[in-house]
Amino acid sequence: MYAQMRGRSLRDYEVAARERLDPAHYDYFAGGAGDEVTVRANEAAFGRLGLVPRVLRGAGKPQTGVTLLGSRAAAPVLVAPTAFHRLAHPEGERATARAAAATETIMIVSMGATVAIEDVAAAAPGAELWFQLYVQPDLAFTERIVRRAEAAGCAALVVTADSPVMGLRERDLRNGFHDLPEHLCCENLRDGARGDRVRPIVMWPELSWEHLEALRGMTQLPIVLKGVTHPADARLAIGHGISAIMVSNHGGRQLDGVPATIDLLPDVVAEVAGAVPVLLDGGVRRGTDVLKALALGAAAVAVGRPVVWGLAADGERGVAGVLGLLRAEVEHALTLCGCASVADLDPSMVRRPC
Ligand SMILES: Cc1cc2nc3c(=O)[nH]c(=O)nc-3n(C[C@H](O)[C@H](O)[C@H](O)COP(=O)(O)O)c2cc1C
Ligand SMILES: O=C(O)C(=O)c1ccccc1
Repeated sequence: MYAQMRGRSLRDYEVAARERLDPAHYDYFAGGAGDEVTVRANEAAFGRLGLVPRVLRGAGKPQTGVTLLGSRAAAPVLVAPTAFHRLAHPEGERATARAAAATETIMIVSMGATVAIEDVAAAAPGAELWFQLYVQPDLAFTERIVRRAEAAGCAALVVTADSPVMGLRERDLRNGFHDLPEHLCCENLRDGARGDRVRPIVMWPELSWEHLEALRGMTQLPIVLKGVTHPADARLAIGHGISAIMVSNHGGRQLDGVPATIDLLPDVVAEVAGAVPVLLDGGVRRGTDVLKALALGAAAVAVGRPVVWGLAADGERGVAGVLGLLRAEVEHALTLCGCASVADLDPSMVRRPC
């Protein structure tokens, strides 16, 4: 039905996805914790910021590309790690990774992927993959997963810090959605050869900086810490050898009431003071949102739900549509702001209120 789907904006993909998805699965992807105050805040806060363009700078057609931890990307927009892609489309993470490769986008593959990291990498030669990790209390098991991600060619580990327990998602409780259907599972949690048992993902409230040190000793890969919101934690992360910080409130799915990430960003950027790149996710839906985050000091942003909507709407083509649209919007907005590249953005070009 949507074989020829080409959305004009990311919103079109959400509408198409909602028509296609089982309502309980739509709710799982769209929803958040508690009253979903934070889910709404992430998007709304971008709307309250104005962009103040510069003129007559003769900038020409802008370059949108960036390099992050040694990985090249055509645009400063990454695929955020989201679980369960085969709930959205039968090809699942394979389709997402092919679209990421086709659009030269870094994809952060979720530990909760429904395709094993080896199979994601094999399906999308040339894709720049990073691997998201929930550090498991069984550190030997954690190390085995790290080895698999390394062997599959992942260029960085993204450790999620905002999930000492799972957020309370009332839509899922109402819908009785708490597990994948029988034919799907989190393939990265298979311990050992195919056919072995699949462990549940453990959210671990005892996780501390000490375990991050242990992880640091396990691998040479750069480690990105995802889910930092407090500037003091950004400082601690740098002290613990973290290579990049991702300001994230998990798309409002963990602690409800956390402020919008774009409002938290400036204090984190000030504390980090250029020591490591700062990334951001949450509520990015337009190229102009990307410019606002970069002007306020982010090196790049990531998108979660929009990728899932593209996948549900039209598989690989839908994800490529979403990522291509965002890149085109970034390029257009940079031109309108008189910027030759993202390096020309600075905080003087963002004002509140809009
Ligand atoms: C359906 C869904 C699943 C997610 N799964 C994960 C996950 O497995 N690991 C993780 O670190 N974050 C996960 N997240 C959070 C995203 O990485 C990201 O922080 C968030 O989606 C960004 O907000 P956005 O959806 O508004 O772009 C998930 C988010 C969604 C919507
Ligand atoms: O849904 C999520 O937000 C999430 O992070 C997750 C990750 C793995 C399994 C289930 C949920």
